[in-house]
Amino acid sequence: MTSLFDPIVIGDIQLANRIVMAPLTRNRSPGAVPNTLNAAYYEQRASAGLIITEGTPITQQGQGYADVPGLYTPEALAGWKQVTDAVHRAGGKIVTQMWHVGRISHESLQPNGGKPVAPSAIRAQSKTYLINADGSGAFAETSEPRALERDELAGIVGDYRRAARAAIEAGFDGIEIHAANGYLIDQFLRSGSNRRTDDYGGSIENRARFLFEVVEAITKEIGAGRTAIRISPVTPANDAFDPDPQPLFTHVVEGLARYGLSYVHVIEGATGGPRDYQQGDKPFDYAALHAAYRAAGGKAGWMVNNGYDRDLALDAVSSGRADLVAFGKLFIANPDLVKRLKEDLPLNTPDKDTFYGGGAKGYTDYPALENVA
Ligand SMILES: C=C(C(=O)O)c1ccccc1
Repeated sequence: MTSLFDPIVIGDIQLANRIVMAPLTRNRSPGAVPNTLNAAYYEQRASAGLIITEGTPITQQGQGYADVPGLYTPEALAGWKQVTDAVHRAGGKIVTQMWHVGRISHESLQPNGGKPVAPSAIRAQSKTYLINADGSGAFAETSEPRALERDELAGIVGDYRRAARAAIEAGFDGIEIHAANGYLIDQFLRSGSNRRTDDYGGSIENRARFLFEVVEAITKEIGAGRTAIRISPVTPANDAFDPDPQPLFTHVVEGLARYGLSYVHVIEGATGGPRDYQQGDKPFDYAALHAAYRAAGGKAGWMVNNGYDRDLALDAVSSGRADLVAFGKLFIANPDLVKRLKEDLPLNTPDKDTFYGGGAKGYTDYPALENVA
């Protein structure tokens, strides 16, 4: 029987185990440049089968939060090389989560102080994170977006392609397309944020068009075996909403099955919230989604996330419901989470007050067991 601790090959990437560090925004990269503290943080967690970095904007237009690292300047790419070298020296594997926030941004972060972009000019009831003049961080209301012109979309697809190539050149083992949590690609998918009347809006096929253009461009650029994607069928994060997610995301995974992707990453329930959260009039059927992907010929690793503990994770893999399990908060507080799960040892408790912004406190100072007297 397959175990959470068994090795696995996902596309072109070989992993020592099936325990994944989920993407975690930490707002500790001033100037959008990864630094030595970031390298130490990821190196500490290199025993994960796979590290997925925090969301990493593909351009300044795709940046929605202060002090998150980018993938679009030479300085940032040099900073990421420090990180990937450190993780590889420690024997780990690491992919970067490629992010365009769409409307979940603030004019002060946008090129020339312009409006954030979105499928439609519908403001999200959500917040983003800014750094004040005195250096303190605070969440602020997102700005009113403008609707993207149809002829702008090819340019953004090109931004994803270029960023994917840059990520591989910076030493990443692959990339994860951020198509979840109410950001740009998810804004196109969900009818609550996509009221377009052109061929990128209306039907499920039209609303998924942008997602598949991004997948097509990236897989052609770096290969499908190094390409992955994250989706969140029912999350309300960032004001995401669709009244009928099952057919929408069945269409998405059946389309993804055409590509030999590395993995498909599914957030079950509300991101960071209840696993049984639902949108629409019936509970979402994650087993049916997985089955639809396999029935369509999909062979990628099936990664699940949100609120998993040791027992739930062991069962998910041993039952075949999932191939990999991604842990977020537990990896924040336990750099040696793999050892602790394997030996069923006590876990450090995450400190919510230091999740976002700041320095080493609550970031690189959580003790690993061998460091505990
Ligand atoms: C990248 C994020 C996501 O995917 O929700 C994020 C951003 C800000 C705070 C928490 C999470």
